[in-house]
Amino acid sequence: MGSAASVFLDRKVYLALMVALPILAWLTPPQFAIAFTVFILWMIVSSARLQKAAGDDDVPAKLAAYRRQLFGMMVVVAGALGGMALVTYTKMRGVVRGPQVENAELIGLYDGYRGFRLGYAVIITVFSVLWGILQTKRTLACTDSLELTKMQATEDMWVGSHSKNLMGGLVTLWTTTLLMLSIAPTTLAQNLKPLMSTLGDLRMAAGATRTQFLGRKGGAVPYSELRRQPSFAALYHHPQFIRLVESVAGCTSPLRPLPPAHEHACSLLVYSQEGDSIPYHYDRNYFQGKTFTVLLTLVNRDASQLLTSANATCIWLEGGDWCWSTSPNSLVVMHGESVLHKANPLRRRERRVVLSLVYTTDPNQSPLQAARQRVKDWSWGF
Ligand SMILES: O=C(O)CCC(=O)C(=O)O
Ligand SMILES: [Fe+2]
Repeated sequence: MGSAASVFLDRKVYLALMVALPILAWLTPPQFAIAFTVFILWMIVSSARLQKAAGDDDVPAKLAAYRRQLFGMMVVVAGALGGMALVTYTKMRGVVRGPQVENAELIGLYDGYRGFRLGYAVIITVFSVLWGILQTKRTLACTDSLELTKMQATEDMWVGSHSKNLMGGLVTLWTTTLLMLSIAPTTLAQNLKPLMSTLGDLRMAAGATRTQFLGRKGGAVPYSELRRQPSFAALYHHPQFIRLVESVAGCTSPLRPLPPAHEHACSLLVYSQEGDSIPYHYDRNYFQGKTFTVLLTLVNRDASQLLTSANATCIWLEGGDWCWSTSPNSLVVMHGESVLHKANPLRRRERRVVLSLVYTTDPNQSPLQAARQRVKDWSWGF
């Protein structure tokens, strides 16, 4: 085992990689970190087995150990990729339209990570499959030559080939990760990061007024209370944010925030107890202009803290539910009076906090609209 290449059979290398994992976990969505962890843990276990076989003089036993590891690696990589693809697919279900397509006026969804996740899964799969085919061919050729010349076979030969194989795999994983991170689209979180980071203090969500009315169950913090923390109103009025909403909504006239007297203008929706949800409904328009509901999800986690809650935003379209899991920082822009929509029931130990913003092209109200709005405020406990 004197070969320099055999460093890749050394458990210390994998332990060092384990140290790198928290950084990876911070850089990437959790499912990638899980896939990498499984991959590296498996490498640690299997390289220990391989080291044991390497000390053995029995060449066929070594070859068998080597083949097992090669096969196992393929299974682990395929499993990890399959798992990632499954999570990505589950999150993607129903996300088929963007601002450019037919329902642009009705609903737009901006989630910077969405394209990134899919692109990552596709690129890494293509790279890994191509690399897997190439390396498997090479290593099988090496194995054949070992079988033909059993006695001349040196450990360095197959350890070297195997190490190249593993090293190629790790380099492929890391370079594609870095490549994808460097070309990841500018996300909402990045664009508005300074503002978003000031929204971190969600302590006031704990004081949300809880109500149960016409099937709606959950908590809310009205604008009059939310204004005590200026960052929420700052985001609500931020020109760059409003431009983003206009572009997602496909709105030709400028959108305007509502005057501060409107409690629903900028409020927090707090889904914190099992069953918290809003059944199918249309948002009523209380203004003269065209009005949009904007949902910026701030917190969304399931019981494991790894994935999003069951409290997805769904719309009724073409005879079925179309749901968005709304990961943190995702933005739903909706023409709520023409889109039938709901929020699915929250499960136990889950939590979702949404900043709900209302923009309109004309905030004037008729007396009837003003009266109806007072009834809505009352039903929400505002
Ligand atoms: O929280 C959601 O996803 C939906 C909220 C909603 O529809 C509303 O507040 O009117
Ligand atoms: Fe709604």
